[in-house]
Amino acid sequence: MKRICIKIGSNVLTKENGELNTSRIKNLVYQISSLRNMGMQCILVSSGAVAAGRSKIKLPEKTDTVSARQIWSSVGQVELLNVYSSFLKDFEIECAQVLVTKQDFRTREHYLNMKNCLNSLLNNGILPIINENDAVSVTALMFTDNDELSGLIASMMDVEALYLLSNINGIYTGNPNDINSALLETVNGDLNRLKQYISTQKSNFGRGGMLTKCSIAGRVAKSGIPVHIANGRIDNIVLELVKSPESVYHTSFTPSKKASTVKQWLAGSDGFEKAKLTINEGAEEALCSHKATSLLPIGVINISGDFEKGDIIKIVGSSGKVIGLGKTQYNKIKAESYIGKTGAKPLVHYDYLFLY
Ligand SMILES: Nc1ncnc2c1ncn2[C@@H]1O[C@H](COP(=O)(O)OP(=O)(O)O)[C@@H](O)[C@H]1O
Ligand SMILES: N[C@@H](CCC(=O)OP(=O)(O)O)C(=O)O
Repeated sequence: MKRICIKIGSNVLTKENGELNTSRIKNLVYQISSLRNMGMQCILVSSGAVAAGRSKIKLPEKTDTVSARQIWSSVGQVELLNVYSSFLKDFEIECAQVLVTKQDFRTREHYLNMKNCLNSLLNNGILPIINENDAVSVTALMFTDNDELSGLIASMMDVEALYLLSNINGIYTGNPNDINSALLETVNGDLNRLKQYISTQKSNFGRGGMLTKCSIAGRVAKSGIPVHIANGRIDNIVLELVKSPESVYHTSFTPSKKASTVKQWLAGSDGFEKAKLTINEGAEEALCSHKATSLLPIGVINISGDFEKGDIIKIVGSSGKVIGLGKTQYNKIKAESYIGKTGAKPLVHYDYLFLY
């Protein structure tokens, strides 16, 4: 069965005054129902809880920002899911609320539990509606935004495509309001070229901005999943993108060869590393070549931080450039005893290595 993930931003789901835009949610639900009738499994990552709560609960001015976000998200999430489930009832679709934190992606065991939960829901015809658990995730524990969350979900669930629905047609080659800016139809891996186009300007209720959307889309595409950024304010946009993408304004990120599920998990593990390993030029050249190469301890020149067998480490080149993430085959003490020596087994096997 074809499986897709749709992420919808706060700005698509809310009106100018911050209230939920129920007619837009109704249309999204219609699209999901139609996609399911076409034989597709859908996973929805929906923002909008904070905006919905803010429009409902007026807080005293002295309320600190963390508490305000906690109150608004927990109140707004109820409202959000109520609206979804009432529209879904018309199509006889059950939905499930899945609230996650960044910590849930930290260990492979926990990651697999989450994956099992989503697979079980999908296999029973239930629509998972995922959001960050904003009530308990604060500062360092937060996702950059729900684009990051949807990227991790897309990789974890090995979807056929990820649709990021925002309040704009896609990525423009400059300020989107400038008539000289053109819409980029495809992005083929060169993310640095994109960065020059994107301003830090954000939409009213959004969190991350277009820059994070782009780097996440790039990373997901690198792991083998096509990503489409499109305008969620246009009715039936996902249906159109599925049926005839060439007729709809949007930006597509071309996928690289599909990575294994372990590599996809590693691709989303930035920030979870226990240590940083600096490698020499020869090792960097070997890892970045087209050949499948494991990291041998002889190529390591420095280890900062401590790690046990099975932990995630970040690999950097001698110039400081981040090369990738890997899962270690032995602990730091053993790794240090092998530095500079030949004949040791790989510290990170190629199958457990994700290269940027
Ligand atoms: N080059 C660009 N192309 C498209 N949008 C851009 C660009 N630079 C900045 N943006 C801004 O990014 C916004 C969308 O990002 P964001 O606010 O994170 O949306 P969402 O809430 O849907 O995640 C657009 O409304 C636009 O103002
Ligand atoms: N989890 C938050 C959304 C945070 C977020 O990333 O928002 P957006 O940039 O609009 O996708 C909420 O439900 O309000």
